[in-house]
Amino acid sequence: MSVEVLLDEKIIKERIKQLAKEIENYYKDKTETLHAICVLKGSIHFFSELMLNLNMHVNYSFVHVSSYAGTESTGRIRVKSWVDEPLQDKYVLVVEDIVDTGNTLRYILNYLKKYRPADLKVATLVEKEKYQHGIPIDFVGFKVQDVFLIGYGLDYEEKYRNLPYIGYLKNT
Ligand SMILES: O=P(O)(O)OC[C@H]1O[C@H](OP(=O)(O)OP(=O)(O)O)[C@H](O)[C@@H]1O
Ligand SMILES: Nc1nc2[nH]cnc2c(=O)[nH]1
Repeated sequence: MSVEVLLDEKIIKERIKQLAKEIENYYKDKTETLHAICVLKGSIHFFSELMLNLNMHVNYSFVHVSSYAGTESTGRIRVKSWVDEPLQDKYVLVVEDIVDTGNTLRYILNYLKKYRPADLKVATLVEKEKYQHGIPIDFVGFKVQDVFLIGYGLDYEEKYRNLPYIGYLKNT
């Protein structure tokens, strides 16, 4: 197996800089601190790089949810840890690494809405093109073809998260 690079480190970092500008622009008239929620584990690198590029006050929260076995969604979302601060009337940004079937994001948003935030937005580094999941995603880094991705936080059986680029496995 070899890794075929789809998005290299430079392209990823440039796009994240642009996304940070789009996000700053959206929140520019809001006086409240932004509550950014990192969806672990996959979002770790995207979240970190995005936050380092955001020129505004941000409060960090982390949730840990998982639903994949190998390359397939089990359709069952397992919550391993959840936000523990009040989000009512807050400006909340969910930060995902990838939206694929949309199951994970739908689950997270449904729960977060119950906290009655003032505003609830989503940023994802990658969105798979194939699905019509119907969830509005406010800030999208890249739309990609339907191939199982690894790297930059994305794993295959817990490996490859620490690759500095995004790619896919190829039989050689
Ligand atoms: O749109 P979906 O089909 O639901 O897929 C997206 C989710 O899949 C991955 O999480 P995973 O369950 O692999 O957990 P991990 O982040 O800990 O790797 C990824 O980080 C997203 O949260
Ligand atoms: N690693 C990885 N996790 C995912 N979760 C949903 N889609 C993907 C994918 O393409 N790669």
